[in-house]
Amino acid sequence: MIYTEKSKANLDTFTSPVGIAVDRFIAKRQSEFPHATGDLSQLLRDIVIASKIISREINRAGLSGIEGMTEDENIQGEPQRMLDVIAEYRFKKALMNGQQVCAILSEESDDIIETGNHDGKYVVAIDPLDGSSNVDVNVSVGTIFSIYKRVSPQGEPFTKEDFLQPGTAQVAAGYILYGSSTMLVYTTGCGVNGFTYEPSLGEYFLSHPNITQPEDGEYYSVNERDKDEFSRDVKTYLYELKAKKKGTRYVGSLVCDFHRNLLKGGVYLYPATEKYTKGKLRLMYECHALAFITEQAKGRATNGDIRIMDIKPTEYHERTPIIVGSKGLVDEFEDVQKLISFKK
Ligand SMILES: O=P(O)(O)OC[C@H]1O[C@](O)(COP(=O)(O)O)[C@@H](O)[C@@H]1O
Ligand SMILES: [Mg+2]
Ligand SMILES: [Mg+2]
Repeated sequence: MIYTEKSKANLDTFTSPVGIAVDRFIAKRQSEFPHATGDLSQLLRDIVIASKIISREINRAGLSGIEGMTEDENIQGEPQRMLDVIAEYRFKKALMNGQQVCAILSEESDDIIETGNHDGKYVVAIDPLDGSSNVDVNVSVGTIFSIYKRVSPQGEPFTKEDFLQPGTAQVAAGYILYGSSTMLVYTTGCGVNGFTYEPSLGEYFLSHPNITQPEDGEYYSVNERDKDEFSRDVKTYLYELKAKKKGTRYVGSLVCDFHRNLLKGGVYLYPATEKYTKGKLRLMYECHALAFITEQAKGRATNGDIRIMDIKPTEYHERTPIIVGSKGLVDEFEDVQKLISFKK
């Protein structure tokens, strides 16, 4: 067991020492809930298994020729990359074999994927490969997932209502970052923990216990390509951030930008633009999950009007504007809005 100064100091604040394997961590957390059945734990393990395979595929993508495009487009009209399809296939297989999930909503499939497990208690919404435009250039990419308890009776086919639930109904959410190291970060509503993958041992170990997002940060992440199209609120807010000498960091992989801001402080924005009148990012398999994580880490997430977690979707692949990150920086956006509406 590796005890750093930090973990020695915080020994009494968290129940699991740095370095505990993710399987043990999941089991320990489950044991803290006397009525837990183990189904959610098993589902989390299924996601962990698939992510290990994808991490290997991504690491050697340049050698195995699985970089590059397919001839297909997804429902968003975006060209599908080989790795988008492979990542979806791996998660689908793992969740089907795991038998905890009755249906899957994926960015890469127009319709809901039925797993055939009618007894499955959960549904999963997943962005199998986030930031896929960065795969070919060896920049970090990710996977984002949200887990909901179904509202329809077990034993029967899933219903639309099983998916169209507000973010507050999530039982767990997380992401995997395939970067200089592969990391899993997730929450089940009791704080946020990060695990680093050790490929030679084939295991994730707790490396970032009880993540808390700093109240403020030095960076903001936004694609300024469309800045002339942003609303007055957003333009004024960006002007304020620049005036305060905040720097920009924009990788173009949401998981990557989000992760940096989660650990170091900062804010990520994808506002509405002329092309994306409702923002580009998808509510159910990008924004709900990251909003749950950021709130559990004391950050905030809004669509500019309401809390992302309170939005109840009406469509599977619906988009939303998003401003997510350090509490102080999101509060500042709302202060700008109040000022503008006051001046009107
Ligand atoms: O190129 P843009 O318009 O800035 O968009 C980049 C954003 O789009 C995304 O790539 C969308 O996600 P996918 O790659 O999963 O489609 C985000 O990861 C990223 O933050
Ligand atoms: Mg994405
Ligand atoms: Mg994607």
